[in-house]
Amino acid sequence: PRKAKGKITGVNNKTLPVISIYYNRPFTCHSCLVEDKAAQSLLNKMIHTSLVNTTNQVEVLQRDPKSPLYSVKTFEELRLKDELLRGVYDMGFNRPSKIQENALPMMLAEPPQNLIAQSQSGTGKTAAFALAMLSHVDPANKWTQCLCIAPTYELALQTGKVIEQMGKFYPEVKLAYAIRGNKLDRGTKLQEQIVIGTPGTVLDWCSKLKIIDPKKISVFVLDEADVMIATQGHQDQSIRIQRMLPNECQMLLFSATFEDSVWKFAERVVPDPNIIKLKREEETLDTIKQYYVLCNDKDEKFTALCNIYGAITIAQAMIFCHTRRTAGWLSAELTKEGHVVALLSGEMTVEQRAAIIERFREGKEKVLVTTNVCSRGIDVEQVSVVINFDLPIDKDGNADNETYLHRIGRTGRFGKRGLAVNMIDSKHSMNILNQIEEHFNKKINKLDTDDLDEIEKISN
Ligand SMILES: Nc1ncnc2c1ncn2[C@@H]1O[C@H](COP(=O)(O)OP(=O)(O)OP(=O)(O)O)[C@@H](O)[C@H]1O
Repeated sequence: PRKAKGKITGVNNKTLPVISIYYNRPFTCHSCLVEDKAAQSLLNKMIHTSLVNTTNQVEVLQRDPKSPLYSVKTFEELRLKDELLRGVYDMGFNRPSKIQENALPMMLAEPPQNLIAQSQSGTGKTAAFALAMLSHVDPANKWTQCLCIAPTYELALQTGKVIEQMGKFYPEVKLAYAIRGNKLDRGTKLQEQIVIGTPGTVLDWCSKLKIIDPKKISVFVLDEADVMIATQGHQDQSIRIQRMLPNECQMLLFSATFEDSVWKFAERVVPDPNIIKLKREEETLDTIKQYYVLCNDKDEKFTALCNIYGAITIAQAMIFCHTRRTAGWLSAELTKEGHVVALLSGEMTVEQRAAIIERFREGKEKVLVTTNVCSRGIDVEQVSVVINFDLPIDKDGNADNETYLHRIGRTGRFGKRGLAVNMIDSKHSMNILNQIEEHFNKKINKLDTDDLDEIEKISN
């Protein structure tokens, strides 16, 4: 890793250098390596500078179904400490997000309730548990009372920043980072009321080094459970930490996704939980017009692309390539043609990617050329056209339907009609296209890109 500017306050007011987030390896989709999952999650956090707009329904499963369902529409209703309410408003939050409406009353209830919450990135989970921890702390007590674990150093820093921001007007509450590089002597008695860190270091601080007394923890938060379980070691460490906590400690677990493995892990860590799930919006292809273009090679695909651009007005387009090399080549060719192009590619740092996505979102570039893996989490409303310069395939070379839906699903949002064009240059890619048609039970029509009238028609 390379060093970046900036300092964070560590324990006992020592400062820690902030190591920049740097990944040498490219993202590689879902079959991805653990670091890629964490990096993707970090990228999502960095690009979600505001709440994700969601119309999804929240599903609440209460531990005690007889107790009345309590949800809030304002932060005032939560009767937060003034210092915290000021922090919330200072962050620009006017009202609780969907997940916060239900999760916050549960998390702040007396007696404390355990919670498992699942909702996609950017829906306000981090802000919710940050507020819960800050609310539960007794600043007069100079020992650690709330413990939060995150899967990586960078994710821990990111969450810590939210807690620091929210607690800005509550300076009596102090935060320490239990992350690599923050070395403390055995037996040091930590005074910070909140500790955020990675499982290994937190475990050391609780057991070997006796820096935190786990028996005095009243809130335990496990963030990004889906990323956490990707590493067996982290899973075991998390469970070992949880076992040291007192029975009455409130356990909170958050995850963006909820496949079986996450659920099994969650059940081991959180006894008698309330459960909140934000149902995923069903993405459909109904509002998207899909076409394919037959070409012989990549140069012909490029010509077809230029013809489409020449014939229709495109607000913003995303173009997907299979490899970084093709993406690089294509963006250079498009630039030669006078297009203002952004290239999102696997060898960039997470910060660089976040900056490019932000510029694209602001409309500074009209075309974004990217490989698959960089694009998850990007949610740009004004994208009207998606071009699959290469069709998405899985590691076995078959159609990757989920990725296809993800890619083109972003064009037809909010009832607007979107356009998706697939470039076919071989028998194999035709075969992939047929698999996609079959999977979604939807015919994809052929488009003749030499016929400008025909292209104009599809954009109407
Ligand atoms: N009630 C709110 N009103 C306005 N903005 C909010 C609110 N809650 C959170 N946000 C903002 O929305 C963005 C996403 O929130 P947050 O990071 O808490 O979501 P998340 O579900 O934890 O997502 P991720 O898993 O990506 O971290 C942040 O920029 C946060 O500041």
